[in-house]
Amino acid sequence: MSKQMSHLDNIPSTPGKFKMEKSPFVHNRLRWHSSLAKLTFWSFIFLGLILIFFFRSPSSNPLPQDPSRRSLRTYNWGGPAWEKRVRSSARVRSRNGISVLVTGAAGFVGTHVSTTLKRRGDGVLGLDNFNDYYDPSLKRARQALLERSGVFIVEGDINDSALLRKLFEVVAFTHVMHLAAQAGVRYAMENPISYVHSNIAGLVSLLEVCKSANPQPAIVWASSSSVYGLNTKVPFSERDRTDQPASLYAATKKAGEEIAHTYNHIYGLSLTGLRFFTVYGPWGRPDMAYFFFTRDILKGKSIPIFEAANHGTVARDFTYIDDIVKGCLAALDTAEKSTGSGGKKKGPAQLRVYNLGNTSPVPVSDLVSILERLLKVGANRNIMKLPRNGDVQFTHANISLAQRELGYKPTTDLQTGLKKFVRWYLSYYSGGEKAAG
Ligand SMILES: O=C(O)[C@H]1O[C@H](OP(=O)(O)OP(=O)(O)OC[C@H]2O[C@@H](n3ccc(=O)[nH]c3=O)[C@H](O)[C@@H]2O)[C@H](O)[C@@H](O)[C@H]1O
Repeated sequence: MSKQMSHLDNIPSTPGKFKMEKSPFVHNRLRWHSSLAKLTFWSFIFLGLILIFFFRSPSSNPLPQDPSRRSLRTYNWGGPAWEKRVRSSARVRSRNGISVLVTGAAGFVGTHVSTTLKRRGDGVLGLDNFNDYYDPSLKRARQALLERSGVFIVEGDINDSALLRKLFEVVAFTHVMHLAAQAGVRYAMENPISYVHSNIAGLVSLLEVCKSANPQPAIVWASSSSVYGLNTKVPFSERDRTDQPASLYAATKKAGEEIAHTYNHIYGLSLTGLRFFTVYGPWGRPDMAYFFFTRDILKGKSIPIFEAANHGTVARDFTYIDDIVKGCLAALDTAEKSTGSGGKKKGPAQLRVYNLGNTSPVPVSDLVSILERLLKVGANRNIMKLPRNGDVQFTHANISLAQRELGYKPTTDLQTGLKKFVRWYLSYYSGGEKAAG
């Protein structure tokens, strides 16, 4: 028996029990009771610590079924200092300004939209899970850029409802610019679940919180030109059929449009979907062709250029980021208020979908020629048959609806836009150490 044990055993719990200690049986019982009391005491302490941990720092459990690409991460958020940063970032600094929650703020479009909103005096709070679909250091660099312009990015997942609810508790957002998504057409065959997780479950999680918020925000979100799928009628108009998606990515974006209809119908949420057409520009996504073509041309690596059957041209309606940003801001500015409150619809609300394209498709081989001229390096072209992995042969936006209702008017052609991209690319990667993806 240890010294400590005998000492503890001799301490009476109540004065009345002390006398009975002489019987060995009673002595043993007392020891047993004492051990039990200690065990109970420490169990309570342990349980208490667990509870404190959970209540003080709520965290998400992102991507439980998606360990192949992303690490299972938890995000710490909450606390007075954190709330202060959230409030300050979302504070409106101009007359008639809006307060916007931008999801996917460390993404390509998210970064550009956030800085532009902030510059004109709107309140902007970012949300991003910094996943590693592509080089997270690029996302961190965008985050640093945003911080310099006064935009705080909360680290967290759109599937974390507790976090979303907390954000709406701290700030009465007037608008949500929902850009967080699993992008990329071809990657959907590698990691299909990540598309369902972000583009469907994540969207529903966000809309659930928005519908219960009081006031409900108006939501503008990123759909995709890929919803036109196998549609052959050009240019693509919002009235054309979108029930033949060619990739799971497209199918999840199309599902998003239907989900938007539901939340508009049941809860009176004001919802605007923007069908982006192959957006490119500085701070872009390294998984996109113009970006990795640039990298590989500079490295002297061969680049796969897809062509359709019978040497058919593959073309895209490449749209420059600044034009897209103007479209996003116009959508926010023309969005009507949601009509519901606290989860109840009070009347019909706005539901819109717009094409945001450039309206001048360019063959992928021409894109490569422009890059060759700008980089002053010849490309090592590897012409390949368009793989059956979700790519469509061409895209071409009819933008008359966006023109009419949003005043949307793209002004940057591919040559001019790529020039700006290449200038950014060379300066960003000039250190060499950051060689993309
Ligand atoms: O508008 C959209 O909604 C989508 O736009 C973008 O998809 P895409 O238009 O497919 O862009 P991107 O991959 O850059 O391929 C460009 C072209 O290069 C061709 N391409 C591609 C790869 C390759 O190795 N070779 C090739 O020729 C390829 O066949 C294509 O013709 C976004 O990634 C997507 O997230 C979504 O937002």
